[in-house]
Amino acid sequence: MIPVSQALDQLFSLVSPLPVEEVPLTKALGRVLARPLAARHAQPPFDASAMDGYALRDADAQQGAQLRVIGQSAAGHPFAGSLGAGEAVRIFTGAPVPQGADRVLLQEDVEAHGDSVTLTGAIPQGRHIRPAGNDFSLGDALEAPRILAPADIALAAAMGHAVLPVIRRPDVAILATGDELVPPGRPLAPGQITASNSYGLHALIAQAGGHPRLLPIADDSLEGLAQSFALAQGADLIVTIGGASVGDHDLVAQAAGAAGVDLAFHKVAMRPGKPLMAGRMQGAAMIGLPGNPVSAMVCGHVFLVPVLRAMLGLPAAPAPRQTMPLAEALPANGPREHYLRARIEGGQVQPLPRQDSALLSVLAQSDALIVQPPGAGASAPGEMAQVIALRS
Ligand SMILES: Nc1nc2c(c(=O)[nH]1)N[C@H]1C(S)=C(S)[C@@H](COP(=O)(O)OP(=O)(O)OC[C@H]3O[C@@H](n4cnc5c(N)ncnc54)[C@H](O)[C@@H]3O)O[C@H]1N2
Ligand code: MOO
Repeated sequence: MIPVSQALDQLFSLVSPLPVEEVPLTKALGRVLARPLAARHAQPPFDASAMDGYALRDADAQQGAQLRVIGQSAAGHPFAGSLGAGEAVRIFTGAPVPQGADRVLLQEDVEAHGDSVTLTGAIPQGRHIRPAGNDFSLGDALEAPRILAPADIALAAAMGHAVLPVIRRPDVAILATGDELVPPGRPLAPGQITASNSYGLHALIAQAGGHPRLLPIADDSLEGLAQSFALAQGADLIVTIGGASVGDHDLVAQAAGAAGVDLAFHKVAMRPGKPLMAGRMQGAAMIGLPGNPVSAMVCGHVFLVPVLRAMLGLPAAPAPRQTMPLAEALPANGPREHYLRARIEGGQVQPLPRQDSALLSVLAQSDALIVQPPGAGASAPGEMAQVIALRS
């Protein structure tokens, strides 16, 4: 058994960032920007009015002054000339401020009559002009790598980019194995159970930016597994579920060996998740997850998501942890790092009473994992614990 941190480091060394592809802005949400984007122009590209009103010179900005209106500037239709003493230009929000003008007065603060205006209101401090480059200048960068959020996409568009360079989504083949497994929705014959892990992991992989695909369930035979591994051809990452332990029907390591796997490790000092294995095969990284549903999902959070992030060019780092006071006592831990299903309530973290790694109902009630280091002594209520958030 190797420690969790060592297993994660070995996993990171099995993968590298995937190539870059270009996607239109409308397909960019949640993708990882591969390199910094430089603004193709300043925003705004010209001094722009922030209000509907009149552009004029500072020297003419006197309460009671009467100015001649010599034209107008609307968004998309700039005033071509230049503004002189005693003159004003009718202007609208977003329109270029004419040459010679220093400020914009709101139309509520003037009285218009024919082609002149009287400045009736008090003259305010604000000029109501957004100078060219107020938002960003030519060449300013949207930094990478980053997961593109709606605000990033708006900024990239404003910077003049119609397509964005993003890292290709990792293609992840999910391979569940077990003679007892049937797909959800099918009636159960004696001894059968519903395959659930594939779907939880499918969701987790998609949420992390991967492109998951479910392979047919493999039976507990070397031939069945060999056929499934063949279907995984072309994947960037192959994730198996179940058959990872030591029983007579736990054949994944053997079948992966027959398919040419170069195993980096098998067995990790963690609870749940001990039978985890990883290596490289068929030009892809391979992670063999334990079959117990909560073990598979915990390993998904602790290993799979960080590995997908590294493949997406994001920093290779463990799942983020925070510290939080325990709502109740914890007994001493054994030699494996313990990931306890828990709830965060009132700024404290509450371990759930049942920790069997087969209980998906408990996992669904959890929003956090408490991480108890190997060999940790008992903890009292209020003591600080390390916590991984499960829901964002
Ligand atoms: N003698 C030992 N027995 C076991 C050990 C051990 O060290 N020595 N380790 C235990 C631990 S820890 C775990 S975790 C399990 C996991 O073993 P496997 O990876 O071989 O998993 P399976 O035996 O195939 O399945 C375990 C359990 O999970 C169910 N399962 C499997 N796949 C799915 C799926 N896709 N969806 C839903 N449920 C699934 C399966 O029916 C079993 O009930 O081994 C312990 N044993
Ligand atoms: O470690 Mo197993 O993963 O107990 O459930």
